[in-house]
Amino acid sequence: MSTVYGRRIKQLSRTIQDNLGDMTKVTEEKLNGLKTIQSFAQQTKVVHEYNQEIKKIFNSSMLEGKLSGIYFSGNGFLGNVTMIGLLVIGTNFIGRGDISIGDLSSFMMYAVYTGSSVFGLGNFYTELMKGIGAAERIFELIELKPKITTSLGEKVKDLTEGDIKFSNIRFNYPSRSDTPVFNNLNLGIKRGEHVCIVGPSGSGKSTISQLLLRFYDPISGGVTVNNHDIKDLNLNFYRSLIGYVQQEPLLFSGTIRENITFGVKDASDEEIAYAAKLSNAYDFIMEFPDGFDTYIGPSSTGSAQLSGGQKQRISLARTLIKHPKILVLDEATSALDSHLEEVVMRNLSQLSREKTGEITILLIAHRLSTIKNSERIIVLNNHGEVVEDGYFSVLYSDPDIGFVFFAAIWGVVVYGPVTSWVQLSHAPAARARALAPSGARLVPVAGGIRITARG
Ligand SMILES: Nc1ncnc2c1ncn2[C@@H]1O[C@H](COP(=O)(O)OP(=O)(O)OP(=O)(O)O)[C@@H](O)[C@H]1O
Repeated sequence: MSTVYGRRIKQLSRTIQDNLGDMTKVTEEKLNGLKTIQSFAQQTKVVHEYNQEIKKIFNSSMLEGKLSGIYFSGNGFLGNVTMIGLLVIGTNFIGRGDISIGDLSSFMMYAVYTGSSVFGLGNFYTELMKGIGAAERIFELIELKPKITTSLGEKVKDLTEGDIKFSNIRFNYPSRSDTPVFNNLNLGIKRGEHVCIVGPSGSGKSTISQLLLRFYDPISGGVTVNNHDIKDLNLNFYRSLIGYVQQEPLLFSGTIRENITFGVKDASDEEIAYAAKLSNAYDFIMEFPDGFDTYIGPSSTGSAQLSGGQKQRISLARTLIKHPKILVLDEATSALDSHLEEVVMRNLSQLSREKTGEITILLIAHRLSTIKNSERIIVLNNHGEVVEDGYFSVLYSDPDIGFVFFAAIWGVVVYGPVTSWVQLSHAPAARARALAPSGARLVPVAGGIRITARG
């Protein structure tokens, strides 16, 4: 009986911990999305969802309370009934002259002590089971071994003195094992190249950067840098050589200076200013009365006191100050207007020229203004296959390839409320179809194919 009760209490304690975890998750998510919730006027729905989570905790705690109540009151009742029984039997014995009053009194004293100790043990058992239930989850988490370890492996000195290669990559995300992103991706990026990857949304552009940073391992095939398989490298060391900027920059609460120097120790004012100028952030920072010491709120709650484009530029400066050997920008300037973006892209091209062979730049982009400053363009299609790969000037001027190239660019550029069409002359229909985004209409016309899409 006690074992069954103990098992149930342990189970409930675990459920309460799980429910608490769910509630924390919901709270964090909803607080972070406060503005979105308000903009959709969905506060009532969200409060209801939150209440549901609270109710789950309430119900399991209530059940635990009831079980404990039944167990303890049952124990207490049994103890008292036993004492009364003993008194009745003892009084009978005294009446018959079998024992004295002193004998009964001392027996009762021993019985009370023993009974309360056993009762105390039951209490201890209950608390122990509750503790085990709650701790089980924690031990499970502690025992989890990451598939990718960051501190083991080689620290290869000449790592960035060679090319980057993606060889025969087959990959799907762990949560979508039936949806492959790449079936056989082969891609080489030469040391010091300035490459741009374009392609329709969902074609796997960002996944290439995730694989390069080894956030995931491919199912088969491998990524090598200067012929070193990145699986053999010390990840912390390897990642310290890479500068990675995402579309959604995460700034930390603190000053602009603290944010820019996040990844470096002892950066001088000149270095900070240089990085800010490269990312075209210097001018707007200097317009603030406190300059680099301007405080910005936490961006995790969406309240950083900066615009999206300003956040992106600070995030870029934070990466550039590290002097990365490989710079990966995943739509990192998408929030800038085309003029500001053009300046940033020109600065990066100049940096690439000044540091010939010392910095490899990999851009992921949608806009022509970002793309045209790159030397080499790689175009992916919807199936994660490389369908065009060449130098911008060649792709741009070749009537055959240029045409398909434009189709690809068009496919990824036309997103917004624009109704657009591109007329392709000399483009083989199969290639145009491979590159056109889903939902587009391909209409054969004299001299080529016309692609139309409604925004
Ligand atoms: N964390 C993830 N878990 C599961 N699937 C994912 C994950 N991230 C991306 N995917 C899927 O992988 C595919 C490729 O995504 P990826 O982000 O690389 O595309 P993309 O070309 O960068 O798209 P976009 O231009 O819209 O940013 C998509 O089908 C996407 O749904």
